[in-house]
Amino acid sequence: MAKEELNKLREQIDGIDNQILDLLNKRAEIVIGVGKAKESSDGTFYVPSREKAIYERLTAQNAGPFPNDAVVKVFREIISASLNMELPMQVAFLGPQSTFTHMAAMQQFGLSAQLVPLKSIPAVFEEVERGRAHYGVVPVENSTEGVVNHTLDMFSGSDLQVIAEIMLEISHNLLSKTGNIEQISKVVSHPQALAQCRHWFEQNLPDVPLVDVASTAAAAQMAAEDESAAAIASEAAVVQYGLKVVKAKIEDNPNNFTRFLIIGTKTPEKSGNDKTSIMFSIKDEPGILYRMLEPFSKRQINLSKIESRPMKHKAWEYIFFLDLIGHIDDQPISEAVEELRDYCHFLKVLGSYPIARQDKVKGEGNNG
Ligand SMILES: O=C(O)C(=O)C[C@]1(C(=O)O)C=C[C@@H](O)C=C1
Repeated sequence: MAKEELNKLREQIDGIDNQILDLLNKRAEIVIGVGKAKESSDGTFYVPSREKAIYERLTAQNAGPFPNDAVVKVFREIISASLNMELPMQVAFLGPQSTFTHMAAMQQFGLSAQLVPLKSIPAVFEEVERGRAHYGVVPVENSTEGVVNHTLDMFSGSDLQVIAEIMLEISHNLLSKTGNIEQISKVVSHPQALAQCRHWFEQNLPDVPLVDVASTAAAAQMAAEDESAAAIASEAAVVQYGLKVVKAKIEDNPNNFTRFLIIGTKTPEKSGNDKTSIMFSIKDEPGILYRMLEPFSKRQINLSKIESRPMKHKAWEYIFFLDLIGHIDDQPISEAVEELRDYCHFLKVLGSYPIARQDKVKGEGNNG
């Protein structure tokens, strides 16, 4: 291509960039107005349902060739910066840095939010309860390995609400200092990540011991310090810890999703496509398991998950966790929940929140 022609095209790009910048500033002025309006109303600045509606509208009307996943990424950062102008956001997450929960938090809140890594799930809950962080991000379940018990257990003693969910498709990487599979004498990772790749190790490294460590990031750190150790960790860990990829995509199930919850203090308003999470313990009566689902089936309410956990202080009694499609402000949902309450020792609504988009992110395991 002739140099002149290239210069002309670049001039056109400059012109468009100037227009984009003008529009961003016009948008920012409106956002400042929105921020002021919110200050004088209920003070809820972060609105996940509005953000989701923006992504859905733009990706549906995008005629290309700019790719739809890039539309989401660009607007993620525009919205993140906008929200930060309204109120600088502190978001606690189950750390350390470069773990999968970190990626989920970045994906949801963008790069303008202040993301604070904490050592445990209870610490994330506490940070939000004490008002030191506006929101918290914790893993709750993986499509291969099931629920993260620590997170479900925390809701028993906490008044925090689920205000949004994040669903991410996860791909695991085997990483080491040398990148040489022959030099590996042990593999370290978070137990969930190891479990999600068990079959791959049976087939490819059957004699190498698999060792549990606290997080995939801790595993990457160990691999960086010991050439004979390999870690299952995120792509972000390659750069952060100076590692090489021995093998990418080693997860047994290519449809490997992890679901995260965003916890906060107020239930968001209806988005029109919501999920409600409740927890309860039922009275010990004949036929109760059957009857507890009746309030939902007779109103044709779709249940997307049911989980049970042993009660900590009572042997053989259980707490149930139920996810239903709909918002607690929808009359059939609130009626069904009230009817169920009659069969329960206790029942708590954990929150109603927009159903997540399913995003693909190359990452790691369940603890984040
Ligand atoms: O619409 C709002 O409520 C806004 O505050 C604006 C905006 C945006 O930038 O579009 C920013 C933050 C909210 O979480 C949602 C949307």
